[in-house]
Amino acid sequence: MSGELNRPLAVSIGEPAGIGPELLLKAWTMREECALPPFYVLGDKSLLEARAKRLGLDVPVVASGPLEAIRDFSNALPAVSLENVMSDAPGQPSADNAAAVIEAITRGVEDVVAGRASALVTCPIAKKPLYEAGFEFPGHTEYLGHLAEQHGASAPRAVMMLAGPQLKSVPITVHQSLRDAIAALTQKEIVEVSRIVHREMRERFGVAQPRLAIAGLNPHAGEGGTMGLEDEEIVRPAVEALRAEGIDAIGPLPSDTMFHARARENYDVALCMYHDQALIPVKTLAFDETVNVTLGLPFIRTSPDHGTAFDIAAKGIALPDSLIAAMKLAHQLARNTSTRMSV
Ligand SMILES: NC(=O)c1ccc[n+]([C@@H]2O[C@H](COP(=O)([O-])OP(=O)(O)OC[C@H]3O[C@@H](n4cnc5c(N)ncnc54)[C@H](O)[C@@H]3O)[C@@H](O)[C@H]2O)c1
Ligand SMILES: N[C@H](C(=O)O)[C@H](O)COP(=O)(O)O
Repeated sequence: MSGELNRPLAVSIGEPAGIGPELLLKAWTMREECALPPFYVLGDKSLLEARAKRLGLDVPVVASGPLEAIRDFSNALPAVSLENVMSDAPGQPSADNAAAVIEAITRGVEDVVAGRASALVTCPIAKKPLYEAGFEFPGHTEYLGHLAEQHGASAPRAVMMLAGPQLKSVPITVHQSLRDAIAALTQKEIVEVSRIVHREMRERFGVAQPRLAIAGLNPHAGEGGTMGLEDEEIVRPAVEALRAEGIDAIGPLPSDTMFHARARENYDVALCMYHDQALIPVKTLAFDETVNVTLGLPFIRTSPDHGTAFDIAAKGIALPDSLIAAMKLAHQLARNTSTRMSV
């Protein structure tokens, strides 16, 4: 199925104490100049109204539903209410909001899987208050993998990609301490994630022959085994296995020199061994335009690349650019590919 133009985007409100509500209000005011697809917010209408009032933003919010959102969107910000409540306390995250924060994500996936929405866009969550409330997943990415499985997908593998205008970058290990990430790194992991990235670069991003650049783990990619053995024992065999399958992969590349402009001309996506190796270059190159995309799932999810920014919550200075880029990319990917699961 293609051409998801007759469905809105579902957007989860994220952490209410952060900048998510402000960004949603601002994005709605910019809907025409940015040619945004219609979207609705899974989140509390009164909280959005209270945030608009605090910020002096003239944004009418209307109680809506996925099926009414396209009709409502031109005149007001459509909000689909949650069963759980959230409090309006900018800069003060609380585990008391966790049930509502999680419900928004869960309901968004339900809407996309049922075909009521074309794709899911998530506003940032703060992990710590969710963990305090018993949330068992490190972040959205892992939780979305779990939800896909609950909805019938067979062994889904959620892969994080940060997609910016100059760089696409994927961490093989994600929300782990550096010590745990190194211990978890295997040839199998690198190969499995790379296969998903290769497939989705073709199917979702329309790159006919994706070129993958695989980063080394250690300084100088191990300097021939003198600065750590992982590059020769884990990364290089993974690259060779990928090449044997016909995937255009190079590496292990020294990660200090693979992200400069000329080096980036040689590949379409970088695969990195740990979270910050992947995310530092892409966020540094384009913090305001980069989008977090989840690959490997039978539905599309995007998110801004930044977090909850408690330091500027409700101050009126948060930039909606990355959220807007996330909405546009979700819409584009939904038009390119089927997002409905057969369950
Ligand atoms: N997609 C997500 O859910 C997601 C992504 C990243 C971080 N987080 C979470 O966010 C929380 C805070 O993380 P952090 O402080 O490392 O990163 P952050 O991105 O929230 O903030 C880093 C800096 O960038 C600024 N900033 C962020 N977004 C901005 C925007 N739209 N406009 C202007 N300035 C902006 C902040 O004010 C801060 O100075 C953590 O709990 C983290 O887990 C969530
Ligand atoms: N690792 C992400 C980042 O630093 O930008 C962030 O934690 C969001 O991850 P999820 O999309 O899995 O919540």
